[in-house]
Amino acid sequence: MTARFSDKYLDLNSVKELPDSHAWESIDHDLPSDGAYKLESVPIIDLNHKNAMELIGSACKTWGAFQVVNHNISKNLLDDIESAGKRLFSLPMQQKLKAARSPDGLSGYGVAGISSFFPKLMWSEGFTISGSPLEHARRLWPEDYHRFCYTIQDYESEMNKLAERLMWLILGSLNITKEDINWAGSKGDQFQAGSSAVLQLNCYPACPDPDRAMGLAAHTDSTILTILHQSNTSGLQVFRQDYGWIRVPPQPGALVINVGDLLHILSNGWYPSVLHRAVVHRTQHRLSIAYLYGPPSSVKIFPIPKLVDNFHPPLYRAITWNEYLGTKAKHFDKALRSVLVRAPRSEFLGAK
Ligand SMILES: O=C(O)CCC(=O)C(=O)O
Ligand SMILES: [Fe+2]
Repeated sequence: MTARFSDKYLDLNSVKELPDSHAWESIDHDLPSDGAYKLESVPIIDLNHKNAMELIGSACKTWGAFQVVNHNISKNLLDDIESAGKRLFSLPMQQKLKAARSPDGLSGYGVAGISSFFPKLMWSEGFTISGSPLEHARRLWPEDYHRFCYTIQDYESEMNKLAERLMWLILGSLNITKEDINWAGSKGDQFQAGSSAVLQLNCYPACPDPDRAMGLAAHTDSTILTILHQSNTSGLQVFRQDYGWIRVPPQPGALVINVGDLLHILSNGWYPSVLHRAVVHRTQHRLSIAYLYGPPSSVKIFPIPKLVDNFHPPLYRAITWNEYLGTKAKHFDKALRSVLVRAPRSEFLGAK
């Protein structure tokens, strides 16, 4: 379904009543009772903790997500990227549209990429950066585009280091080392040179009717892992089987890490990608910055051989990041299933 241009680019900050184009039916807003909520949200893991690797492994298996502190990303840089996002989204709509995402493009300003799978629009606006932001930044701030570009560059470079460190901690918790992955190479820098990433800035304006609006609908990320910085307003929720939707409250200075679909494939299903969504607020706006980390574009991702044996045959076929993005764009929440070559573990073990 294609949304009308005027609905798609509605200035959400000036709307006093939720328009029909953005009014969702029957959103499950029930959270587990307070007791259960207090008992559990995703763990907050100190990267300096001596058992950080084990704690991360257990979080990936149980939640597919966790928060990290002592991650070495400076508060200044987190403040800078948040200000850059605010500066961008507070531009007049006419200005933002100068950097609109083209119909077949990935980069630029627009509604959430997954919007086409839903009958209603989401209460959010996004800006996607894949490759250099220079061209778009020039259109947004003809006189002063360098500042934005420098911040993005610094942020992406620091995020790349953290993402790589986290990936090896996560894989390390499955006993996987650099020798076990040919595209990572024992030189280490081979992967660094080719690894790719996309930066997604999300803005969720305050909403006149938050119970009937959806900030970002439930999805899993098509990444190896995602590093999410959220401003100090809650909104992110993760889905836990047997519990339902659980809030991931902002914790000053902490970053949220999501297991993405490609890590799900690499780990042969041991670490499931996390289903998550963002809800909106009546009086507060919210900003999030997602660093979407993936492998070099030519690399085929498949279950790591060390995690495959007679009892654990490979569950997924080999696929590059680009191919997977294409599959996701076509099948959305059925994408991972469409790469499946065997029934998931529990069913498989139960089968004769
Ligand atoms: O805003 C959030 O908390 C979630 C953002 C997100 O899931 C995404 O950009 O993929
Ligand atoms: Fe996401």
